[in-house]
Order: sequence, then C-alpha cells, then structure tokens
Amino acid sequence: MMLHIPGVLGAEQVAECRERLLAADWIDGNATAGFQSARAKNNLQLPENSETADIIGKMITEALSRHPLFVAAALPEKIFPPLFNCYQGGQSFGIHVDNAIRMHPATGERIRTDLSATLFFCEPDEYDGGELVVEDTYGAHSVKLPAGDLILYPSSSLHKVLPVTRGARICSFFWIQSMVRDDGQRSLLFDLDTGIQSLNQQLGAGSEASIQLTGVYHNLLRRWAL
Ligand SMILES: O=C(O)CCC(=O)C(=O)O
Ligand SMILES: [Fe+2]
Repeated sequence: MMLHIPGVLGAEQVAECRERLLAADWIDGNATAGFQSARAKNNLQLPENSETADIIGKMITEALSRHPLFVAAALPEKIFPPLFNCYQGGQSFGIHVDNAIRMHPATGERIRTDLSATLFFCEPDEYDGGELVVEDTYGAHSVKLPAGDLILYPSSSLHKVLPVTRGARICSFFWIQSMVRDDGQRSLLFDLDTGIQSLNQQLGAGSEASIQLTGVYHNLLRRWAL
C-alpha cells in the first residue's frame, strides 16, 4: 500500500527545518548506500551524526507518533532515525530496492525495513523533476508532494528519483519496521480501521456493529503482530 500522509509538519516547522537544512554541511550521498544502490545514487546527504539531522529527525518522529493516519497505516514498531537528502543540478537516484535490514546508528539494533518514507521540505513548484517513482503490480506511481507531507510505500518496491533539472529537492527519508510485517495484512487492517472510523461517524461510537468489528480488528492484530 502506498499512502500520502498530509501535514506531518506544519508550515512553521517546515520553515524552521529549511533554515537549519540550508545552513548544514552536506556530503556525498553514497555514504549510506548499499552495494547495489551506490551505482545508481547521485545526491547529497547530511552525515548520519549531524546535529541538524538529529534535531529535525526527532521533530519528525515525534510528529509521526502523534499522527493518527501514520500510526494506523504503518503500525510502527521501530523507526530508523531520519536521513536527509538533496538533489540539484541534474542529480537523480536510479531504480533500486532498499536494503532489507538497517542497523540503528546509535544502538546497533537491527531494523527490518517494511515501509519506506519520504517527507518533503520543498514545494513542488520550487524545482523541476525530482519525482519519486514507485513501481508496483499496478504500474509506476509518480509522487511529488507539498512541503510537510509524507509518502509511505512498501520497502519491497522498486523505486527511483528522477533528475532535478531546476532548483533543489530537499527531503527526509527513512524506514519503518512495522508490528505487521506483511504489506497485505497491514493493508487489510488499515482498511478495516478506516471502515470502523466511518461507521462510528455515521452511527455514533459504541454501535453493536462497531464493537464487533473493533473486536475483529484487534483479534487480527493479535494474530499478525510479531
Ligand atoms: O529521496 C527519496 O524520495 C527516496 C530516496 C531513496 O530511495 C533512498 O535513499 O533509498
Ligand atoms: Fe530507496
């Protein structure tokens, strides 16, 4: 499942982050690439131990933990500390799949990448190109979102970032290990959750149908959570 999550950061937070990001020191993005993706990758990144990355990363993970749509869709178990990239002057990232396992840079803890996320810091009209293109069995999906918004997609998908031919595209990207590893099961839970929410809106909370379906939701989660 691919999902657009609007307003993870508000306008003021985006402005503060942009100020910090513009003042930061950037390095060659191949520092964090896997063997296969290093050949496809041409961009800039903040070093993993950068103070700016740490400050903004915490702002993002805190905002996500309070965002009901993100929590319902990702069912997050662990979030990799957010990384930051910048593409400009024709830079791009060719088609690749993300590494399945990442080590938490501070704790060494293993994080399985079930979901990949990109959070945008620039408005779509500030740069040309730079679309994130994600392929699945329904075809290729092109994504370019307003600043503060996030796209969530299965880490199992092939994806690429098209060349940025004007301006700069600055984003945060990171991975999530979900409580529910399988994308199909996680999507079913999300659809059920969304259905229950709209039932509650139509009938008021506490209807018999809602209580029964909420039971089904939790019993499926109990079966599928690792
Ligand atoms: O910048 C993006 O939207 C995605 C970056 C990416 O695919 C990666 O770093 O693995
Ligand atoms: Fe990637």
